[in-house]
Amino acid sequence: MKNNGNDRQLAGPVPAPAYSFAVLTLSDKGSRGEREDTSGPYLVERLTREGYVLQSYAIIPDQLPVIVDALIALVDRQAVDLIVTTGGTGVAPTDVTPEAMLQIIDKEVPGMAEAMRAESLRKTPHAMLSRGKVGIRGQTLIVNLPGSLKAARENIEVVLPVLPHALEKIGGGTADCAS
Ligand SMILES: Nc1ncnc2c1ncn2[C@@H]1O[C@H](COP(=O)(O)OP(=O)(O)OP(=O)(O)O)[C@@H](O)[C@H]1O
Ligand SMILES: Nc1nc2c(c(=O)[nH]1)N[C@H]1C(S)=C(S)[C@@H](COP(=O)(O)O)O[C@H]1N2
Repeated sequence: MKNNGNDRQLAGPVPAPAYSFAVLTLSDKGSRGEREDTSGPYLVERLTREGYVLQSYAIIPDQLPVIVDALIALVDRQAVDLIVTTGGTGVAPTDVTPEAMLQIIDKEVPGMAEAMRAESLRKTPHAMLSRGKVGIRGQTLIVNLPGSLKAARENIEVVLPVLPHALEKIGGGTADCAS
């Protein structure tokens, strides 16, 4: 029988779907075991606390083909809802996260990336050196954050409020933008 919505009123609000997420730390030193990755585990903890369900966490080298392959695998084979990367967004020769994104995303979401930069500029002028992107491949949202723990922590807070609505829309949902 078609649900006319009354059940929903009786049962109370329907819980938000539990979106899956992956954290990918992009760091040469981290992948060689020369520096502890504190940013990746922080993001795992923060997103878990927010209600997202961890699907995978990995540290990989800051190398274009490695990043491209890892992102494609997470989207096309694991169908994760949300990928958060940390590192490799800057202006050093080894920083190639945005270039990897351009190879694999279908759409950019520039507003989310610009919002992170704008808010970060209130904390440090170095924020303008991050070239991080936010994009969509298939039905997966991919968010690039800078590498340091401080930067990862500050940037993720900027996008957390819009993630549920973004993920709902990316998945084909019809949520009202006013809600
Ligand atoms: N995953 C991480 N965990 C903790 N700190 C990090 C991490 N990634 C970067 N940092 C810190 O942020 C600073 C700037 O990041 P950046 O990616 O430029 O580091 P890097 O050491 O040059 O790169 P790589 O780790 O790829 O060798 C680093 O010097 C380091 O202190
Ligand atoms: N909010 C915030 N954004 C930040 C920072 C920060 O400390 N806080 N650090 C910046 C620095 S120092 C750099 S070099 C760029 C790029 O960092 P990445 O190369 O580690 O990705 O992010 C910037 N964004």
